[in-house]
Amino acid sequence: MAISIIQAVNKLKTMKQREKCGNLGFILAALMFVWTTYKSFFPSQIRIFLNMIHRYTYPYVHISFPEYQGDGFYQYKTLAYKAIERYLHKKSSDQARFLKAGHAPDSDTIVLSIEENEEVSDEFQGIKVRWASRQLTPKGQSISLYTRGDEKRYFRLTFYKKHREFVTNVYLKHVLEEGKQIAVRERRRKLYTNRKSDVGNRTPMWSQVRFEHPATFDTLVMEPKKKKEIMDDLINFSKAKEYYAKIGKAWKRGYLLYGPPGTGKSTMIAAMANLLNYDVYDLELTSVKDNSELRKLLIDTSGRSIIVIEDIDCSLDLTGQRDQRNTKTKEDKKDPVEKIIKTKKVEDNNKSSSQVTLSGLLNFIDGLWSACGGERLIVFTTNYVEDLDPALIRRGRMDKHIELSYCRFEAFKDLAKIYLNIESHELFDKVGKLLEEIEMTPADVAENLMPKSTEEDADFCVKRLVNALEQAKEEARLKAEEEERLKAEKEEKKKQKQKQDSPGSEVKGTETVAADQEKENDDHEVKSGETVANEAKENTHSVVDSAETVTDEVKEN
Ligand SMILES: Nc1ncnc2c1ncn2[C@@H]1O[C@H](COP(=O)(O)OP(=O)(O)OP(=O)(O)O)[C@@H](O)[C@H]1O
Ligand SMILES: [Mg+2]
Repeated sequence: MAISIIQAVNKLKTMKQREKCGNLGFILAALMFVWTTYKSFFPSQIRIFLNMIHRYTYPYVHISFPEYQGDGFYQYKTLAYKAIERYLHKKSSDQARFLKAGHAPDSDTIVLSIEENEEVSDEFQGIKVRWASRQLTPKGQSISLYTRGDEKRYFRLTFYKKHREFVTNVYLKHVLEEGKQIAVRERRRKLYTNRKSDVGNRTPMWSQVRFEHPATFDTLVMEPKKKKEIMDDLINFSKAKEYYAKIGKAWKRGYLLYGPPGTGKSTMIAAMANLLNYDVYDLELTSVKDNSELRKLLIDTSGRSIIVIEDIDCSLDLTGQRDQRNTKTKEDKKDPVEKIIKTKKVEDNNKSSSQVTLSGLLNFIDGLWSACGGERLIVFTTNYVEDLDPALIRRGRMDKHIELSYCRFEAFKDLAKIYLNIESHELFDKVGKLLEEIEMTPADVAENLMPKSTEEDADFCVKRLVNALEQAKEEARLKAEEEERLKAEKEEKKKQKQKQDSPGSEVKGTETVAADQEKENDDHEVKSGETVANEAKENTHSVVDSAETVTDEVKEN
C-alpha cells in the first residue's frame, strides 16, 4: 500500500517536472520566434533607433578594468586591477559564493577574489555600486609571453548614471588608494644592500633579503618622553604627504642617531622600519664607486623606505673640511682603544676605491634627485658625532638629531621587564645606584639580564648584573688609580727633564746676580768705596761658589 502511494507521488512529480520543462521549452520557443521576427521584419535603421532609445533610457554606467594591458606580445598586469582585487578582498569573502584564492606576490597573505560572473556590492558615502568579475575568451589566437593564454579577465563596475561624477572622481580614487594601502600593509618587507660596483653593470644595484628584524619601540628602551616624541615625529611624517607638498619640500626626513657602541642605534632603525612598515636600504658607502653611482642607487630605491648609512664617520673621509685643531683636541680626549679601532676602520675604508665625495653625499641627501620616490627617511648613525662635517648634519639635511646613551635606572627597569618579566626586585635599588656611578650600555645590561639556560631565573640574572656592575666599578677605580699614577710619573719626569735641560740658566743666573749686585753698588753711593768693594767681592765670591756647586751637580748628574 505504502509503496503504491510513493509510486503515485513520484509519478505526479515526474508529470509536474515534465510540465515545467514543457513550459520552459514553450517560453524559449516563443522568444526565438519574437527575435527572428524582430530581425526579419524590423529594418536595421529601426533596430538602431530602438537601441538608441534603450541606451538613452538605460540607467546604469559600466566601467571595465582589464587585468592585463599592453600590446599583443608584451602585456603587464595593471596596477588598477591589482588594487581593486585587494580592495574587494574583504567584500568578496563576505558576499560571494564562488571565490578564487591566490597568493599575492611579495606577501604572505592569501588573496580571495570573486570567481568569474560573481558579483559583490559596495557602498561608499551612501552611494551604492556593484562589482562583477568577468572573463572574455578572444576569438583569434593571441601569443604573449606574459599573459595566461586566452583568458582576459576584467572587473566591471556598475553604478547609476546620476553618480557618474562622484564615482569617477571620488569613489575610484578611494578604491585605488585603499587597495594600494592594503597591499603595502600586507607586503613582505625587504632589506636591501648595495652590491660592489665591479660585479657587472647588468645586475641590479641592490640585492635584497626579507626584512625580519623583530625590534619595535616597545622593546627599545629609552627615556619614555623622548621615545614618544620620536614615534610621533615618525608617524606625523608618514601622514604628511599633503603638508610637504604644500610647503614645497620633498617628502623625506633625515635622522642622525649618535651615541656610544651598543646603545641601540641599529635597533632603533629596525624599530622605525617596523613602526612605519618601510623597507630598509642599507647603503655601504665604501662600495660605491663615485657620486654618479650614488645617484643611480638613490634612483633605484622605492618610496616608503629608510636609507641607512651606518657609522658615517668611518664610511668616508668626510672630516677633511673640519678645523684640524678642533678635531685634534677632541681626538685626544678619546679612549685610546676606541682611537685604535677608529683609525683601523678609517684605514680599511681608505683602502677601498670609493671616490664619493662629501658634496656627492650632500647631493644624495637633498639634491634634486633626492625628491624622486618620496616618503623616505635617511638615517645616519655614528659613534663620534663631533667628527662629522657640520654641513652634513645641519638641520634640513639631518632634521632630527637623536642621542642614544648609556643605560640608566629607568631604562634598566624596562629591560628587566622585557627580558625577565619582573617589575621589582630587592636588588633594584642597588642596580640603580651602580648605574649612576658606572656607564654601562643597554647592550651590556641586556646581555647580563638575558637567561642563558633554563636554570638561570630572574634572581640569578639580576645578581649577575650587579656583579658585572661591581666589577666594572672596580675596574674603573683601578684604571683611575693607574691613570693617576701614570700622570704623576709623567709630571715627575717632566720636572727632572726641565732640571736637566737648564744647567746653563743657573750659571747665567750667576752673571745676572753679579750684574745686579753692581747695579746695587752704584745705587749706594753713600757707602764708602772700601766697604762697597769688600761687600761686592764677598758677594761675587759667594755667587761664584754657588755657580761652581751647580756646575758640579750637573756634571755629577
Ligand atoms: N636602547 C636599547 N634598548 C633595547 N635593547 C638595546 C638598546 N641598545 C642596545 N640594545 C641591545 O643591544 C644590542 C646591540 O645594540 P645595537 O646594535 O642597536 O647598538 P648600536 O648602537 O647600533 O651599536 P654600534 O654603534 O656598535 O653599531 C641589540 O641587539 C639590542 O638587543
Ligand atoms: Mg649599529
